Amino acid sequence: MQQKKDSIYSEYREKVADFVFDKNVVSVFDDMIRRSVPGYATVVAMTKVFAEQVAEDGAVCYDLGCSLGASAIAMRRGLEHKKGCKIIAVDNSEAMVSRCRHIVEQDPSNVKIDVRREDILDTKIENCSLCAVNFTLQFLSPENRDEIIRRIASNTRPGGMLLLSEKICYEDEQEQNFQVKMHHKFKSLNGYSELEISQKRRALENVLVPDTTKKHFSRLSEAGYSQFYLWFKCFNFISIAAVK
Ligand SMILES: Nc1ncnc2c1ncn2[C@@H]1O[C@H](C[S@+](CC[C@H]([NH3+])C(=O)[O-])CC(=O)[O-])[C@@H](O)[C@H]1O
Ligand SMILES: O=C(O)C(=O)Cc1ccccc1
Repeated sequence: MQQKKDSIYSEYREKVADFVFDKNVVSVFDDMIRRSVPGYATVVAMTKVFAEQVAEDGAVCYDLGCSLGASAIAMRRGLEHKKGCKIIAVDNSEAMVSRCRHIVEQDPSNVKIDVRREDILDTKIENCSLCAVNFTLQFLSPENRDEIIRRIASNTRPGGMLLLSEKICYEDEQEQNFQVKMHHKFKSLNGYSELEISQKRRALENVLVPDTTKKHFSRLSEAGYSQFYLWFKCFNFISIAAVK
């Protein structure tokens, strides 16, 4: 995938603007997310396992906030032996979607991936077997988070699944400080300087506002999921598998 190294926040900035998924971010995105999100590669790779487990012939699956299509491509691997499945991959960043389409085309497979540029709030979800929302809900407003989870749940087949991966926060201040400190150490050992870490933190301040795990569970319960399991956790990042 991407080879270019992320050095977006390496130079001192007088003012740090809000984080956006523009052309500059897209050009380094794969490197950025791997060096910034502990467990990212594992979470993405496991999408294949969930897809193999829940999808039947003709399944319709979704990757909402697909970025460069990493989760959709992993999902595709899990659908390879089933007949007539398709994946709808959605992102609202034009730069992401155009690069994503190119990457998907370079990955030959009999499983169709339809890459759409739209807001996930406008995506029509129908007859869903598996929906991946990997590190994307965190960028929506609280009301929109409730709305999209409700919409996914009510259009998911019985036995269908939502894979929800997120950066989280903790109610307990001591634990919050500990987990954030470990996340920063992870980034620093992955080659980010203190300046890069602090400038990106400022850029994300008003853009990525994490919920607690408890909040995610209550939202999933209210939306109608009968089971939800924390299947992955590393510092302040989690992934939940929710079954309808
Ligand atoms: N309202 C929205 N509608 C559509 N897209 C959106 C919206 N808000 C944000 N995005 C998109 O959500 C993606 C979040 S990245 C997902 C990684 C991917 N899932 C992966 O498995 O590699 C995670 C991160 O960067 O931390 C970006 O591409 C945004 O353009
Ligand atoms: O870098 C961070 O601190 C994050 O929370 C993860 C991230 C990764 C890629 C884009 C935005 C946020």
